[in-house]
Amino acid sequence: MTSPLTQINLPQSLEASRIHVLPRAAYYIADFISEEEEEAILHKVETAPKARWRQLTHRRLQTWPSDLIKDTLLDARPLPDWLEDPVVSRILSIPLSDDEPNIFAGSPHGRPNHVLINEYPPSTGIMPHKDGSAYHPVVCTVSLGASLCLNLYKSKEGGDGALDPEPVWRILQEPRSLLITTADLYSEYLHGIAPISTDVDISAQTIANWSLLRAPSSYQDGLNQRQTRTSLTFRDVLKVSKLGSKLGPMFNRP
Ligand SMILES: O=C(O)CCC(=O)C(=O)O
Ligand SMILES: [Fe+2]
Repeated sequence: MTSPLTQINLPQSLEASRIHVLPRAAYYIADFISEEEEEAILHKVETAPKARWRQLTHRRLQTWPSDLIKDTLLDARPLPDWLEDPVVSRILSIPLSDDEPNIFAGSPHGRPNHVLINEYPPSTGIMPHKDGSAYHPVVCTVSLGASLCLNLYKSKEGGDGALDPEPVWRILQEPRSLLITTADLYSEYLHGIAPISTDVDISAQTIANWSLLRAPSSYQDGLNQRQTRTSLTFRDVLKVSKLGSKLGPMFNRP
């Protein structure tokens, strides 16, 4: 997977891909991986051992290298090659700005050590939530297969935990794109995906990353008909179990 048939032109720095209408900070790169790489990763996801999948009511997911227990990554093995390359290596190759290192330079392990893979058939989503304190506050999401809108919400003032039901912003995630959210956007806002079959009212006025999209002309009718979309979220889990690497093969998942 190291030499894509399609040439990928990454931005000189993440700053060039920043979503300016959002609070600090989010970055969107529409063409982060090639179609061949997308296909190869989807094949790996689909052919993973059955025991890798966890089935929720509407959605299923895989965790690599393992689940977290009490906010701790139990399996200290590195990510498999097909998750490291091209995605992690490419993320680490982009400086934050002309004179700053990459987005994981300040994280405990200097790179993502955990990947969550979520599969969303049409009409499925994920409830608004925050990702919490188990992770360094940088989330890198690669989208595969199809587009959908990620909604961002602000918790209501007053601390009663209630949520304003209307999203404050929407980010359209195209297949093969990379979205990075960090800092205030990670800690102060919630994110979710509506369980709908069509994203509506899509336009330059309503989509935060409109100017960074690969194909804004695909949404001239304002609609995005959902198809199955798979996402890979790369994060650095702060705590990694020292035991995990010593427990042996019985403990390790396939
Ligand atoms: O699939 C996505 O883009 C979001 C997934 C997510 O929010 C999560 O796994 O915490
Ligand atoms: Fe999340």
